[in-house]
Amino acid sequence: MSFRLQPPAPAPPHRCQLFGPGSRPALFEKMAASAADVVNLDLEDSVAPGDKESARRNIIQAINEIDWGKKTLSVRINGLDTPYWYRDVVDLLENAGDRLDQIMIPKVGCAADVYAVDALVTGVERAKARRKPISLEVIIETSAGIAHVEEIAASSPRLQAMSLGAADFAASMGMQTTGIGGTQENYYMHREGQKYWSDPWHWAQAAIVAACRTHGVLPVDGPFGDFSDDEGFRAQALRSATLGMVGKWAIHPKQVALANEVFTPSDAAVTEAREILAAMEAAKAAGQGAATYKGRLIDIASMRQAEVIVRQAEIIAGG
Ligand SMILES: C[C@@H](C(=O)SCCNC(=O)CCNC(=O)[C@H](O)C(C)(C)COP(=O)(O)OP(=O)(O)OC[C@H]1O[C@@H](n2cnc3c(N)ncnc32)[C@H](O)[C@@H]1OP(=O)(O)O)[C@H](O)C(=O)O
Ligand SMILES: [Mg+2]
Repeated sequence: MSFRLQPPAPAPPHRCQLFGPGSRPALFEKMAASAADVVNLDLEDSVAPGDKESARRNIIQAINEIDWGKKTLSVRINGLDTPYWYRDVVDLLENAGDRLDQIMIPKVGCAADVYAVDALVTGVERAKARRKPISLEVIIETSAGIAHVEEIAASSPRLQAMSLGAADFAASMGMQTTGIGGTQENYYMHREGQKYWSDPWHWAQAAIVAACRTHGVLPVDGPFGDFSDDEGFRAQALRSATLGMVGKWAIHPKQVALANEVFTPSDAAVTEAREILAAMEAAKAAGQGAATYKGRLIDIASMRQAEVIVRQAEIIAGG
């Protein structure tokens, strides 16, 4: 272990972030009643330019009037390259009550982007004497974002989560696809007449997980566009969970249960993790740092792995 310890990530459950356009207020009550841990009301790309102001008003009213239960309530503002973003922040913080938890910044390209929003948030919070500090989440969805992913993860103590936005990421990278996440037809290896599909999102996800885990931020997998493809969603989510991500977006309500299922450790996984911890406690009491569990090696590192799963289960049970 480095002398410089990695800070733990924040603890609220974060298995699923359900998105809905700010211009469709009829969806808000349904989002509040869903089983998603996080709700993202959108002012950015799902809202047409002519609807930006009314969407802002819809969202402020909904934050103040709807019972959001225990959900983390987040609003995605417009990008810093637009004329909308500063008014998004100011209007939200001046008019929405303390129920608002988080602001999501899209298309973050460098730490200074987060600094700018942090400074504006801090100014309005002080001016309005807001009691609850707003946290931030960012989307990595540009070539600049992934190139500067570590400085972004380290950019602000307000930063709580970081997502991969597959669609804008693909566009920014010049990738030949219109798919939003999942298997891409042309991304395969070829051997002896067979195609073996690979995962073009893997390296970006791994970079996000490493940056997030270094700086105590939650790594989250973004959207899977084909909401008719449950197995495709599940496979993508399982890969993300295996890599260390804590949750995934849902862009349709039918994806919520899928995400919750994948990012909740199964009873069998939790039981095995507890058995590994117990077996290692017994080994340590006998003066050994390594032991055998179900015919395989376990050692002190296995305890750390098992603790990850037990901790995830505890966070979800406590949420
Ligand atoms: C890709 C980049 C992104 O920005 S992704 C995030 C932004 N996008 C969104 O927020 C879109 C969210 N989803 C929707 O707007 C809709 O779900 C839809 C347009 C995809 C489909 O809507 P539709 O009404 O046609 O869907 P139905 O199947 O008819 O709905 C069934 C039922 O569910 C209710 N519903 C629909 N959507 C939602 C929702 N988001 N939340 C809650 N409930 C919802 C709907 O009203 C129906 O209800 P019922 O009538 O049965 O009562 C990213 O940045 C990147 O770059 O990658
Ligand atoms: Mg996007």
